[in-house]
Amino acid sequence: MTQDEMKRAAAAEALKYVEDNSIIGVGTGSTANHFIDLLAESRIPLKGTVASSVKTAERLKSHGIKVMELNQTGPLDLYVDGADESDAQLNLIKGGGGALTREKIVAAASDVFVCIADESKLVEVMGEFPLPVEVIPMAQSYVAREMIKLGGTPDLRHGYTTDNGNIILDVSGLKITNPVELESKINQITGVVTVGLFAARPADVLILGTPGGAKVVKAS
Ligand SMILES: O=C[C@H](O)[C@H](O)[C@H](O)COP(=O)(O)O
Repeated sequence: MTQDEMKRAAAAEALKYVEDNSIIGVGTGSTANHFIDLLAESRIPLKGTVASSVKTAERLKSHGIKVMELNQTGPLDLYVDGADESDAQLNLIKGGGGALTREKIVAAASDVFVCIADESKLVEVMGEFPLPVEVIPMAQSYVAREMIKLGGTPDLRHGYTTDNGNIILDVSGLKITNPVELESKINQITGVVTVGLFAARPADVLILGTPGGAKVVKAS
């Protein structure tokens, strides 16, 4: 099975969590794209969806799936999204596709967060994948210096602007042994909009695509 087929297998398994006539949040990225396509094929009746990015909203609409504003919906029943890394407690690094801020908002507003990924995303200690941090543009240098103090090496994502008009610093070299503490520390740096660590609100379920099919992982 290719990595892409494993992503699709995880996305297919996530359909089991979608209830008829619910409102669900939909994430961003190649794995979430498989979920969107399979959701459309499934013809599960929905009240609507909330998208975590402009790209996701466009893909949902291209399938004729209703997209709503989060301010119109109240709490969401379910959020389905991919990740760049997960540890065994289902803390995540997200934001490789730049959608971390809206993803974190939609995840926070959802009752259940199902994360879908291929098996390579499950790691012992997070940090091999550079941690994305969305930053207000004028704070770029200040936040970069603060990241160095935390032991990281920040790199500007060149030529990239988020859906919210901000920049992204990708911070490498961090060994994330205490994700809750690090998320809180980075959140407190002035100029940081969002850090792509999802530890205060980790996933509830992780579905991993493996060569043998989809495997459901609960936090250990
Ligand atoms: O901003 C993007 C998201 O956090 C994605 O969920 C993450 O980058 C994983 O993407 P993919 O499913 O393409 O591996």
